[in-house]
Amino acid sequence: MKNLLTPRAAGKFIAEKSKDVFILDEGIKSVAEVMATCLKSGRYSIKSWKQHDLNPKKMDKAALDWIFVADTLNFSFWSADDTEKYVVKYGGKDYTGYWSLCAAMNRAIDEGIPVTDPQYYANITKDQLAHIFRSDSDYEIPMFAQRLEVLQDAGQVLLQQFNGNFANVIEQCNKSAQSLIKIVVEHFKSYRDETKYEDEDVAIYKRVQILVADIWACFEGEGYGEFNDIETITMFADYRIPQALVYFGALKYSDDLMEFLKQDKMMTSGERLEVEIRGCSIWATELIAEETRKLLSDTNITVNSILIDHYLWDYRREFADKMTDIPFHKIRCIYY
Ligand SMILES: Nc1nc2c(c(CN[C@H]3C=C[C@H](O)[C@@H]3O)cn2[C@@H]2O[C@H](COP(=O)(O)O)[C@@H](O)[C@H]2O)c(=O)[nH]1
Repeated sequence: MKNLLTPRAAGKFIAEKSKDVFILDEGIKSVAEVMATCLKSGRYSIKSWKQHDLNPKKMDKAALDWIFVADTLNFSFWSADDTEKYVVKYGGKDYTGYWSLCAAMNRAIDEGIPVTDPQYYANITKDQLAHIFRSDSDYEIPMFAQRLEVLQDAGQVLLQQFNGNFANVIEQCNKSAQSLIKIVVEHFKSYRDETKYEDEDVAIYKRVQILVADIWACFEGEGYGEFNDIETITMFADYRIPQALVYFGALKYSDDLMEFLKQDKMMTSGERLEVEIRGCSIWATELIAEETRKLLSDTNITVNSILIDHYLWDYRREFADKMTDIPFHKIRCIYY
């Protein structure tokens, strides 16, 4: 078995050697202060996950099945031009980005389409998925073909190896988040978000970690969501959190990198600049979590990278207009 650095160790390793992305202590401290205030006020907690309009509200098997499908497809929603976005109307609202995926899923469920049943999606046809993802704008969901492929594969693996039930995958992990990660990446190849940096094999594991985190948050650390090592989950290295970390001054890009990003050019999966952005985001969030724990050391408030990530992601969504001068790196891949 190759020596694969797990996300936290990978983040530290990349941050130590990074040439174009830098972690700034001042920024780490200021994000930690924001987080400590926010967590102390109770404005943000494990319960925040279910408060999102489109996320499941009940802690039941249907929610678990919904999360597995959502996180299997949870990648690459960005559009090159803000005026060319895939949009799904649901409940009288227009949803874009990640939320457009959730809106399309909920719209299908309301239409009686069993989109979260592996018996259905293991053999879902191109036309059936095209109907589910039909757009309410002039633009289609990005990477449709890849979504069809990863969804069918996930369904077939569940049927063949887990008796058609994701709860059986949870069963096998004995309440260990790290075991669940290993089982998922071993059996569901679309979750194998691994790459190389300075000749080391590094795991970033964005989607498998957000899968664990969404289950933990939805079930509030109980039942299917009970993990005795949840604090070992890192932030989810997508293309939005780096923007927020730069905005808060926790990350800084070199002039060359900033120049590259402002030219709106595509990056390729695995290239050094991409891995430095993702790895430094992981490590910066670990440092923020450590600093936040110090600030809350006289309380018993749960602090982990999941809650920091969710807060930053929601913040970036809410205040996107504040971050328009901070470009996000553009890649088309199935990992984030
Ligand atoms: N790091 C991180 N990345 C996240 C999420 C989520 C959704 N989680 C929500 C559900 C409950 C939580 O409270 C969150 O509100 C999606 N993504 C990623 O973002 C990108 C889409 O962004 P945009 O184009 O703006 O929609 C894409 O790569 C997608 O994979 C997260 O939480 N953390």
